[in-house]
Amino acid sequence: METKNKKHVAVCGGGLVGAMMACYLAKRGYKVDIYERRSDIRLMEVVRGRSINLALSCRGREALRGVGLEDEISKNGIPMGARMIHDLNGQRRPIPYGTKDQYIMSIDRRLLNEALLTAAEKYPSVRIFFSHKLLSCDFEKGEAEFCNDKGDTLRIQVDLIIGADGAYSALRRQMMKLRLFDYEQTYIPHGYMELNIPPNSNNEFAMETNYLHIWPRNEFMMIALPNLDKSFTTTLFMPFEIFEGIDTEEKLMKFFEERFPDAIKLLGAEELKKTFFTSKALPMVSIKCKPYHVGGKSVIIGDAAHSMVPFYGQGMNCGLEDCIVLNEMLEKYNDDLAKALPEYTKMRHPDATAMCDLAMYNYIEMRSHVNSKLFLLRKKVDNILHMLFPRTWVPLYTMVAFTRTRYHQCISRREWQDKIINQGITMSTVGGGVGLILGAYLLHKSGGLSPVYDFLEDSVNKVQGWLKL
Ligand SMILES: Cc1cc2nc3c(=O)[nH]c(=O)nc-3n(C[C@H](O)[C@H](O)[C@H](O)COP(=O)(O)OP(=O)(O)OC[C@H]3O[C@@H](n4cnc5c(N)ncnc54)[C@H](O)[C@@H]3O)c2cc1C
Ligand SMILES: Cc1cnn(-c2ccc(OCc3ccccc3)c(C(=O)O)c2)c1-c1ccc(Cl)c(F)c1
Repeated sequence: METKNKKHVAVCGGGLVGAMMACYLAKRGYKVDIYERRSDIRLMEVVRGRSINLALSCRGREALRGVGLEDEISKNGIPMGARMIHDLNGQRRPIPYGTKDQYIMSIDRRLLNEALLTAAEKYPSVRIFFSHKLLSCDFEKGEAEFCNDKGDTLRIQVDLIIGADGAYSALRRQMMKLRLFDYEQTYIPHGYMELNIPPNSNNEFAMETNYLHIWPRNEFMMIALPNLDKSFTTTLFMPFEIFEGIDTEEKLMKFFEERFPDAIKLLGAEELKKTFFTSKALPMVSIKCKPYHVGGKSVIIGDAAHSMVPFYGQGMNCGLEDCIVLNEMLEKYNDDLAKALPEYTKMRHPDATAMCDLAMYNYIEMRSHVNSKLFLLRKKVDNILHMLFPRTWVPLYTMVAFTRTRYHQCISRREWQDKIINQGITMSTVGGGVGLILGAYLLHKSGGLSPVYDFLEDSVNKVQGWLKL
């Protein structure tokens, strides 16, 4: 593609979204210079960072497809066709995501980032400047200033400055100086820590492979995603104050024996102790801002524009989908940035903020209401209703992870579904008054809630059996 009449773009940030956007722009014939603060991760022994693996779903896969990378990335991904719910007594229950072609993929973050950088670099019009950190920019002049690892500064002038520099974006900080720029951020009281479930003594996966393993314990949650080396990257989410309160090995073991007894053997007690006391629980922040653009001169994408808590596994998928949408706007307005960028904000802001809200909603929902029994029940009811009314009842997670339904439309459908459920519950409450009295009787007789759940779950299982779910 000729680059003579095309734009010269600086992409700040060579992470997942910046490298992906560089591919889309190079495909359009743009001259693209990526400025990445870190050194080339492809040359590094160890890459420190956030999650080691990530769940890739439909939106991210479609972005990869758009630059011809889906097959290459998918062949190194591990499909997860169901959640595997671990309950307190160590029982594991699978709940399929849907049909056999509805699966999310566990992808190695470093592998994905390296593949995207290498793909971008293959375009003759792309250059990557590693160890170059964005310091400031002048939106009017289209100028940006970087410093390299020797402390030298570099000033450039381009047609477009794209900020793909993550949740703590320097480019967004520059935008925050401008009038009419809205910004909000929320740190949640939970932190996360990554643990590791190694292969078993036969060098096989220690748990069922093609599953997203979830230990829902209300305010404590843990998940595990499989890796190609037959380990599972396991993420423990819990309040910082609980992390800080576990300051001895005895307290750590007591905590796991009470909350995640089946995980002790999988993690290995000694390895668990070693990792727990040599790692730091990391923060999670939700960031929303508007607009994403400055005139026809600059735009922010990915976590720089919308950072979300990771309780829906959509942050990267959303950022990669940003690249599809921005590319569509450039196509629609024939690369007229003064038109394409404002339209990008108009199109993308409602969806990205909806996903931030949904991720936060899910965090609050799971933290307060969701233990393994309720997780199972809700997902089974979802699957039964979808089986019965496939076109009207699409589980929210299905819409988010397995379709490109605009995120804000997923939310409006959820509200409609909640209304239906609540009306259903209201109606059945009239008839179900008897059920309540029966439930209270069961409670009284058994002294516990579980018979009611078991009764509910048995009924749901029976319906599932009839529907061959
Ligand atoms: C625990 C956890 C689990 C997650 N799990 C999932 C998941 O399962 N699925 C999912 O879709 N998402 C997940 N996410 C979210 C996902 O990690 C992010 O949404 C994604 O990494 C955003 O990509 P990005 O390129 O916008 O930002 P980043 O990945 O943060 O990349 C930003 C890049 O910019 C560079 N940079 C920063 N500042 C500068 C500067 N001043 N100048 C130049 N370069 C700079 C950085 O070095 C980095 O390379 C998870 C996040 C966390 C924390
Ligand atoms: C990494 C990743 C990829 N997808 N998901 C995910 C998220 C939410 C889900 O359900 C919402 C819900 C469950 C139960 C009740 C209400 C809503 C489901 C599901 O349905 O399987 C899967 C995660 C994830 C990330 C962090 C935690 Cl803590 C977690 F549990 C899972």
